[in-house]
Amino acid sequence: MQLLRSTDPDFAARFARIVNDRRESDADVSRVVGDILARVRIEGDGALRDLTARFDKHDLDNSGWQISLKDCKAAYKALDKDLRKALDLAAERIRAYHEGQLPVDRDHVDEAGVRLGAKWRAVDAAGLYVPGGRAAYPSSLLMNAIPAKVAGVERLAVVTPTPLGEVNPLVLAAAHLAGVDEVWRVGGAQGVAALAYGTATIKPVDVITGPGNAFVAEAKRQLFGVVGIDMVAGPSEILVIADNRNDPDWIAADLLSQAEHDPSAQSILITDDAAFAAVVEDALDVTCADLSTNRVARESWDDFGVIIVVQDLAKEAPALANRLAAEHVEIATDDPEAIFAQIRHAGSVFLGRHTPEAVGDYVAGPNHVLPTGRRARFASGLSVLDFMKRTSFIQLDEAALARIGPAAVALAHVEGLPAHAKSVELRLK
Ligand SMILES: NC(=O)c1ccc[n+]([C@@H]2O[C@H](COP(=O)([O-])OP(=O)(O)OC[C@H]3O[C@@H](n4cnc5c(N)ncnc54)[C@H](O)[C@@H]3O)[C@@H](O)[C@H]2O)c1
Ligand SMILES: N[C@H](CO)Cc1c[nH]c[nH+]1
Ligand SMILES: [Zn+2]
Repeated sequence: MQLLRSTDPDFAARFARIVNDRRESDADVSRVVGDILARVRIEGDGALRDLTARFDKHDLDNSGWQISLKDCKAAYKALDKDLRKALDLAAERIRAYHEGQLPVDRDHVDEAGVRLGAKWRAVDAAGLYVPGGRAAYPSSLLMNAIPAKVAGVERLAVVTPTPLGEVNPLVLAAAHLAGVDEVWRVGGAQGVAALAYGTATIKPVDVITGPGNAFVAEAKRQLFGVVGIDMVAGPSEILVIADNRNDPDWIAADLLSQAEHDPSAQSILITDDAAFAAVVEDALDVTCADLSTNRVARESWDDFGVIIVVQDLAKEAPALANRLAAEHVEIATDDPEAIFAQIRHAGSVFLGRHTPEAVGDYVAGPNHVLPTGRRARFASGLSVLDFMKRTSFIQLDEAALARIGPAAVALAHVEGLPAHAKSVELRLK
């Protein structure tokens, strides 16, 4: 963990190093992923069989390539009552929030008499990546599949790794609840490649969405263009902005909640009290030791954890947060709005002392698939729009063409494109 004070003479340089440390664009990860994508494109199912045996330690021909919808339904029915209620609540709240994102078509006639508009249509097939290497992610299944359903996508194909061939019943139950069409037991970069290129067994899709580790995120990044993607959602990040009126145990737990996802996750605390920072650090050590995820969380905190002590939270924290453009930003102060108003770049913001980020991971409603690696500067969380595209349309009658056609003719001539000019001119006569 690194401790920085904004008054230190070398603060600007050290903070810049943290900002510029693009952990997900690691050259080794990029090369490994490039090789995996090439293998799947050339060898298809053979590469999936081989890479699944290597990384997930099971033989797809024995364990089965696909999980049946019947098994998904059975898993949902067999759920413990309270767990089923929790999953149902999460699904309802996610659906309600995403229904509000459905776009409206445009169709109007302007003052020149030209009919203009745009129609939104869903993609035909979506590939949903549900992580499963270190933990199982039924919540990510819901976060991917529900917006796709709301958008009206016809075919929803899930890929998810099943380490040692073991499936997580809650992931299957979530697949049933969300109404996905296919669940494939392949993960990692090879799972993403299978969805993009297609193989003899897995049909290709039009858009791939979902979160994953550095290999999954890099695979999506490299395949953008072959397929559409939502954005690059890699190892989790949290930035907590907290004054000293917080319970240090709460803040320590918040920092650990994202550290426990992945050794390359990143948790950062900005506070205006050095003594409070020290107490949080101690609390984090104590809490971390008791977690079943201790090893991963410890590694993440030791390697990527940061505490920044500033003089004035409201004045300094927003600028630092905007440079970090973190996936999650928690503002644990009495007046979070004062800081929130100045936050320009963040995947999702959690306001006040009673809004732990983890509530957004599961049940709040907005999507938890969010841009990482400072990509919140230009990208947003997964939404219904990621499963849709817009087709514009234009309609003119003779009078409307007479109004605006001559300008098109003039522009076509100066571009040196006479056939363009002619196709308009002929109609003007
Ligand atoms: N940004 C978001 O919105 C968001 C949301 C949820 C989870 N996450 C992140 O998703 C990730 C889940 O990671 P996970 O590992 O548990 O599951 P995962 O499914 O993302 O990755 C597991 C797969 O990674 C591949 N892999 C592992 N080591 C490899 C190597 N050395 N070379 C090539 N491939 C390798 C394997 O194929 C394995 O099956 C975490 O980083 C978590 O923080 C992000
Ligand atoms: N925090 C993750 C996004 O970075 C999402 C998640 C799913 N389950 C638990 N957490
Ligand atoms: Zn989480």
